[in-house]
Amino acid sequence: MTHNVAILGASGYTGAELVRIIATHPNLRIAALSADRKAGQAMGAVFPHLRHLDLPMLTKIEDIDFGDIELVFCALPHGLSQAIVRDLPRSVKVVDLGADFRLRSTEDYKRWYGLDHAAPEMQPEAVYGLTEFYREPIRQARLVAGTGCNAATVQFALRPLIKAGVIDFDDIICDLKNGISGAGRSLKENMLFAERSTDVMGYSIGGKHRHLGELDQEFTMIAGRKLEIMFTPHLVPINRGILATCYVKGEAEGIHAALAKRYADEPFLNVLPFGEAPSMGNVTGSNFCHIGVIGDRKAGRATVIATLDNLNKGSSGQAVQNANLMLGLDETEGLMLAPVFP
Ligand SMILES: NC(=O)C1=CN([C@@H]2O[C@H](COP(=O)(O)OP(=O)(O)OC[C@H]3O[C@@H](n4cnc5c(N)ncnc54)[C@H](OP(=O)(O)O)[C@@H]3O)[C@@H](O)[C@H]2O)C=CC1
Ligand SMILES: CC(=O)N[C@@H](CCC(=O)OP(=O)(O)O)C(=O)O
Repeated sequence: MTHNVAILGASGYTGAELVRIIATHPNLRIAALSADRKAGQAMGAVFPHLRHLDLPMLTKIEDIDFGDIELVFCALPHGLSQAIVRDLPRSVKVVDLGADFRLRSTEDYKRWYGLDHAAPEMQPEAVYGLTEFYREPIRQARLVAGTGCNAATVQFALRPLIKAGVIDFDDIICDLKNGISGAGRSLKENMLFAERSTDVMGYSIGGKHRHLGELDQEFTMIAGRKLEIMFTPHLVPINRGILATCYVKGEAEGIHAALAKRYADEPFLNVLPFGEAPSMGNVTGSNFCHIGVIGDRKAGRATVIATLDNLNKGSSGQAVQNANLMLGLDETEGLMLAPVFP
């Protein structure tokens, strides 16, 4: 059976990645694509790597007829999708890739994003889109909130360890590297090649990154008490990819066993043999996440490393995985393509 989908924000990085994935999906058909500045252009003109595809023109959102659309992927900037999602027909299912519905409380949203929420009544309805941990609610959901890409990577490394209680909750330090495409395609002066191509810098240091809102929300829920990790992201000169290095206190082999057990049946989450370190380059362009555990020279300490592609498993791949569940399809449909290498 074919399901008609629309992609709002198709002229951005995650929108283009959605099109790339859906192009070979056996059950999804792209019925509409929206853009803002690029409205009126052909997708293949904006993204020549997609020019072989027969796709609808990019139009303004207000020109889309949602009558025959079953599911909308919303790949719009923060703060924009809440009012748009609120006004869509209730018959349309929504996967939002942005941050507007990730936090369950209006106060938390205001604290981390500095905005009053335009659709607070919809916040409780939204299901957090970390597929491997919210699979059953996602199947039933009308609205799924895609996770932050950094937040997904950190959670894949740590959630089973917090749940199993095999690490010290008060001593978790996470250092993360991520690529430039995480900042989106709109021109930003500090993202220019001359400034980024040979530089590395940390940002939102000191517990200020907005993904801590969702990490606090999720980890506190699992731990059953307030849990606030230390977290610093760094921008590195690569196109795509996230690698989170988490320093934890606990017995390293037990930590590896807890992750291996939890992810044994997960098609996209691969726990490497004990002592092996994952590499970002081994997941590029795919919906896979690799996780490694390495013991420390000092007993009782371990390093847990998780890596994924921010534009795929960190956003658009996750979005298609969730859409598959919402539409009653096989979760892996359209997503089993191997990573690009080298
Ligand atoms: N990049 C990433 O790695 C990740 C991104 N996300 C989230 O996904 C969402 C999209 O991100 P990304 O693809 O990187 O963003 P981009 O900046 O690359 O793309 C944004 C898209 O939104 C459109 N748009 C911008 N302003 C408006 C407006 N006022 N009205 C209608 N459409 C508008 C743009 O159209 P046009 O270009 O034509 O103006 C473009 O299609 C964001 O919420 C982001 O936080 C989530 C996880 C990872
Ligand atoms: C390089 C860069 O700026 N990365 C972004 C995260 C990517 C992302 O898109 O996450 P959201 O959906 O929450 O925006 C950051 O760390 O803020």
